[in-house]
Amino acid sequence: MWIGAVSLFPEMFNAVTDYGITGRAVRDGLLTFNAWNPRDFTHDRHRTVDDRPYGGGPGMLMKIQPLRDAIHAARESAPGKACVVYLSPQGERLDQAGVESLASNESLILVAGRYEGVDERLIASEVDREVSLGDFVLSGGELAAMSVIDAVTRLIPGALGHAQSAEQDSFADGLLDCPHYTRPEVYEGQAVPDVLLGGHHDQIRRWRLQQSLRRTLERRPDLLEKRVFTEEERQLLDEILNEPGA
Ligand SMILES: CN(C)c1cccc(CNc2ccc(C(N)=O)cn2)c1
Repeated sequence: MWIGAVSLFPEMFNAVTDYGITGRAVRDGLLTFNAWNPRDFTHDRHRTVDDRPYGGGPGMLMKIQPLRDAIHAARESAPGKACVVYLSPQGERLDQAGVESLASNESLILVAGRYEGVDERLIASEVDREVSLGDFVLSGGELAAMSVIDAVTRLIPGALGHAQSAEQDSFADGLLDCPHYTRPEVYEGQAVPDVLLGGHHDQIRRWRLQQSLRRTLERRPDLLEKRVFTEEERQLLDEILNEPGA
């Protein structure tokens, strides 16, 4: 997969290109990443990338021309037709399904805004999808863009060790993850659930599935509303709902 970023702070992206699963994906050639800095596309002596908003108001906006030229340079470098994504609090809320749809593109160009955002005409003329990670404001779109890079990279075949990708599927099927335990067997008087020590793989699978259902029901019932349950899941849910005090 090819990902480009347009950002005033391109070095920030070293956090994903140089570390962990995303760093390995770059080293293994599964992910190609490049960054373009709008400041390199300015033509004035002061390399101006921002300007005051028409109509007044606090803060500055990113100017159209440096951003546009940086995006076009990224487009020329991208294989195939790139999907241009602008990270902003005004975007469509991103969830795992949205990550999967972003990951289906051959090339992505992630535009990280700074200041109070960008001129609306840049969005209208250059941006394919405006995306928000959640209802909160960051000082720039870079951390949101890096989160997108991490989430889509995990979906590239081979990016996760084989074992992890199997586990990841279970989580990505719309339920919250079950509790996990590792040594010591007893910690401050709290023991690891017996079923996990028994080595009965199907009992462990069922226990984990029921724990995921229970946790999702308790913390995020909204995720269950639109979910189609397997017969087994319905049985496990019924057990939970018929528990004393449920
Ligand atoms: C209006 N405004 C402050 C603004 C407008 C555009 C970009 C930015 C850059 N900051 C971001 C970006 C994304 C997110 C998110 N929730 O995905 C949060 N913050 C800020």
